[in-house]
Amino acid sequence: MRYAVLVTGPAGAGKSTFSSALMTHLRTAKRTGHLVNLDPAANSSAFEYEPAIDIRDLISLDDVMDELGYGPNGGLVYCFEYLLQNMDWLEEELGGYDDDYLIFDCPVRCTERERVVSPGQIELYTHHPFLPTLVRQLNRLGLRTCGVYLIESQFMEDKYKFFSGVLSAMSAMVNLEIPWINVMSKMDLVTSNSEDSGSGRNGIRTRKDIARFLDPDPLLLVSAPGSHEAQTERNSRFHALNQAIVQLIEDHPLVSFLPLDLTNPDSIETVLSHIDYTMQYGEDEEPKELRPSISHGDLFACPSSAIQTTDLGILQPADLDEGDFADME
Ligand SMILES: Nc1nc2c(ncn2[C@@H]2O[C@H](COP(=O)(O)OP(=O)(O)OP(=O)(O)O)[C@@H](O)[C@H]2O)c(=O)[nH]1
Ligand SMILES: [Mg+2]
Repeated sequence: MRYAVLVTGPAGAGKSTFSSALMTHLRTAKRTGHLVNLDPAANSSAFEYEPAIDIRDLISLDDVMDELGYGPNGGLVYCFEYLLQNMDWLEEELGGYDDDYLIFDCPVRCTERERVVSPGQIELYTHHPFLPTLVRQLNRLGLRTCGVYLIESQFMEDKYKFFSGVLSAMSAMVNLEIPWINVMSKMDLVTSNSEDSGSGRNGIRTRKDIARFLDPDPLLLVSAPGSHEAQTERNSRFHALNQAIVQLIEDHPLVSFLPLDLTNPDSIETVLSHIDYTMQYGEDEEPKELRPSISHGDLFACPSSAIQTTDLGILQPADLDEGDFADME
């Protein structure tokens, strides 16, 4: 079984940094991971690990812009459509990897100029059929897929920006319909801020404040009654819009974030274990050797008929046959 982790999120959210950190972590844990670059305009120096599969070997954005006269946005869409028409290329590239994690670093924009002009073509995840089609193709090739959507902790500085991030995460989740994990990246910036001054830069002072963002509390959007913000006529429609968003998030609480602090190794481990769990990593593996004894945790996984008590009252596995586990499927 092969596993594909699609790393997505707005421009500059830390997707490439997270992908590299995940690669390092997998290697440290003696597991195999490979980087897949889906950015046809990527700068080679952007990668700490050489991509094992690279869309630039198939098509480059510069060539498309030069030869077909597209701008950066149209050119990026053209490159993706070209990839979808050439899935045999991807199939061949994927051929050599078994039991491995393939980490797809997905782009949102193409050039530095583009980054200045717009905060990122997040529509590629939320509206465009590119990623859903890619996911279907990966599934056809026998890969299990999981989406990881990053937004950066600086989004918490501005509640409106934050909720636009929540809505785009929600939209991408609904668009893709695959197991999904949302991550709040760059948490090292928040903790250092809140710890040294006692009143964080973002108005975030306590863990409880952070918790309201990690498990988004839509009431953060509601202005206090009587406040200047709530009173001005100009803002009344804005409030109505906010109320509608509050209602939407309350009715569909789909999004919550795992905090990611890359300065703490436990943090990436936690995110990886969520990814493993979401994709049921290793569930289909054949046991490599028989274990001499059964552990405490295994007792909970055994059907009760498989357990018997000794005279000393100690639980031991009974003689097991395959039928004992049939009802566990
Ligand atoms: N403090 C801090 N900075 C980070 C972290 N992750 C990424 N950055 C910085 O944020 C910037 C963007 O990181 P990238 O990993 O390139 O973000 P990206 O989402 O791949 O960006 P694009 O591919 O351009 O959309 C870089 O300057 C990183 O050094 C983090 O965990 N903590
Ligand atoms: Mg990147």
